[in-house]
Amino acid sequence: MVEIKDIGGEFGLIRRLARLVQAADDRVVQGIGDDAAVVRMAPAPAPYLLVTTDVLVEDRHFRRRWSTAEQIGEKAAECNISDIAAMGGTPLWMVASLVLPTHEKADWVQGLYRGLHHSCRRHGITIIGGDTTQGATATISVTLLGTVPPELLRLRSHARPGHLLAVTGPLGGSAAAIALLSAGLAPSAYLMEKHRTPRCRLDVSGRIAPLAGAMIDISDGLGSEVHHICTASGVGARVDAAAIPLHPDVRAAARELDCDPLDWALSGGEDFELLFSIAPDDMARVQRTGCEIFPVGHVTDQAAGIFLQSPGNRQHPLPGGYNHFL
Ligand SMILES: Nc1ncnc2c1ncn2[C@@H]1O[C@H](COP(=O)(O)OP(=O)(O)OP(=O)(O)O)[C@@H](O)[C@H]1O
Ligand SMILES: Cc1ncc(C[n+]2csc(CCOP(=O)(O)O)c2C)c(N)n1
Ligand SMILES: [Mg+2]
Repeated sequence: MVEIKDIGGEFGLIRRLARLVQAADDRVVQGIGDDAAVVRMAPAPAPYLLVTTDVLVEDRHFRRRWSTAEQIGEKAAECNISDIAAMGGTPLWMVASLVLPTHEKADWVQGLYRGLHHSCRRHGITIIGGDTTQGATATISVTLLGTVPPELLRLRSHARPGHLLAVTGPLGGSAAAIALLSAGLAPSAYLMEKHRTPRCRLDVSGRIAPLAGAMIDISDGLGSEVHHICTASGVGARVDAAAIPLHPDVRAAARELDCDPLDWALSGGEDFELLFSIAPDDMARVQRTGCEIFPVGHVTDQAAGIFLQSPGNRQHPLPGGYNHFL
C-alpha cells in the first residue's frame, strides 16, 4: 500500500489532491500552490480577495508544557497573518475552529481565544465565526480572509533570473528553542519568544511588496521556501550559507547541542520571516524605507539548479525543509 511518505510527503500529496480537484474558473487568480488563494471578486481596479488557512495540532505544533493557551492562540493567528503578508495583502476577517478533548478546561480554551484576539486586535482583524467540536487531540484551525490591490499581489511564481534573494530577519530561532526544550535544556528568552510568540512581518510586507518579485513566508525553513519559489517560477537559485542571518543565541544553542545552526535555518521552520526576490537596483530602495533586509543569494536559470554555496566555494544541493510524513 502506498503511504504519504512514499509520494513525497505533505507536498507530494498536495500535488495529487490539486490535480484531483482541478477546475476552470477564471475568477481564481491563484488557486492551490501559494501562501493564500487569490480570487477576483469584481472587475479591476477592485482589490483581490485573499484566503488562507493553517491548522495547529497539539504535540505536533505546540505542547501545553512549553506554551500557555494565550501563546498558542496568538501563534495560530500570526502564522495565518504571515501568509497574507507574503501575498502583499492586508488581513481582515478570521474564522476559527476548535477540536477539543471531552474533558478540556474551559479556562484553557478562553486563554486560547484571548491570544487569538490579542493578535487580531493588533492587526485590525475581526473574528467572525468558526466551529467547535469534540475529538481526541486539541486542534485549532484558522482561516483568514484579506485583500490586496492587484498591482501589489506577490506570488511565488514572480522570481526572475538575476533577482537577488533576501529575508527580513534572522532564522532558526524557533527550531533552536525546540531542540533545547526537547533535550531538557532551557532556551534563552530570545529563543523562547521565537518559538512561543513569533511575530508575522506585516510590519514590513507593505514596504517590500511594491518592489519585490516573488514573496513567501518562512514556515517550513529557508530551504523549503527557496525550492517553492524556484518550482513556481521555473528558475534555479544559489543560497550563500555564510549570508544566512543567525542570532547569536542560535549559534550558542548549536554549540551547546553540537549541531549546525544552518540546519535550523534551512529546515527548522516557523520563523515567519519573509523571503523575497528582488531586482538588484530595487534592494537599496527597500532599504531606504528603513526596512532591515538580509540578502541570502540570487536567482539563476532553471538549468543551473538549486544550490547552497558554502565557504570555500563548495556547492551542495539546497536541502528541503519541514515536511510532515517524511
Ligand atoms: N488538503 C489540501 N487541499 C487543498 N489545498 C491544500 C491542501 N493542503 C494544502 N493546500 C494548498 O497547498 C498550498 C501549499 O500549502 P502549505 O500549507 O504548504 O502552505 P503554507 O500555508 O504557506 O505553509 P505552512 O502550512 O507551512 O504555513 C497552499 O495553496 C494550500 O492552500
Ligand atoms: C511540539 C512541536 N514540535 C515541533 C514543532 C515544529 N513544527 C511543527 S509543524 C512545523 C512546520 C510548519 O507546519 P505546517 O506545515 O503544518 O504549518 C514545525 C517547524 C512545534 N512547533 N512543536
Ligand atoms: Mg506560507
